Amino acid sequence: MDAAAMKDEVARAALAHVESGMRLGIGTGSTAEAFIRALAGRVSEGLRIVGVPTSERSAKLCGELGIPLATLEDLPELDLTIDGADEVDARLRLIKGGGGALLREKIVAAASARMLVIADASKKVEHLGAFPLPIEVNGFGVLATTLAIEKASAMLGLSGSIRLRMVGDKPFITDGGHLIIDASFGLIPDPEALSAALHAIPGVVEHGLFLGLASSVLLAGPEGVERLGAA
Ligand SMILES: O=C(CO)[C@H](O)[C@H](O)COP(=O)(O)O
Repeated sequence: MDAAAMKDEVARAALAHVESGMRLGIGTGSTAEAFIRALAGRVSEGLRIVGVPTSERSAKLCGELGIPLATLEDLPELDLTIDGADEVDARLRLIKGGGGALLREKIVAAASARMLVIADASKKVEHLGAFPLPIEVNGFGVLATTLAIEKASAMLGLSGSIRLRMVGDKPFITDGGHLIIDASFGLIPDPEALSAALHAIPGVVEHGLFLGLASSVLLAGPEGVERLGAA
């Protein structure tokens, strides 16, 4: 089974967790987009849900496919968020933000009673950190913030390249108007300590460590869909 087929399979499996009447957080990325397409099929058959998208990109796709949408202002409490991830460990800790939507993804996940993560099995890791950690930062003083990230991570014994995310010759700009720094620390022995250290830096808006947010994970592999965590 190729990667696209695995994304479709896990997206279909996620539909079993969606019930009529739900207020649904809708993630960002290629796996989340496979879910949006599968969800649109159910909506066209009569499933009643309202979605709160985590990015302009997902909002656009949902709109094109006829999925009813609301904002988090309209619906500040959600039943379930379904989103992808760049890495997941056995404790359901995640790295997210490969698509640059981590801030809205985290706000929406935190506003949800449950977060269901969908991914292919290659995203399951023993230790987080092989995927560069995305850190969303304010554009003001980005060099000072980068230095502060270097110092804070060095205190935790972490080092590696810390780069501003670019699109061609221009910085990548998030939906919130911020920048992304991708930090290739390598394996992160204590994600909670790194999270706290990053949150203490004024220029850091948010980071891609999702700790204690995911309630369950569906992973598609050659043998089918495996579930980690509660139903
Ligand atoms: O966090 C994300 C976007 O900010 C995505 O969920 C993550 O990058 C996974 O994407 P994909 O499903 O395309 O592998």
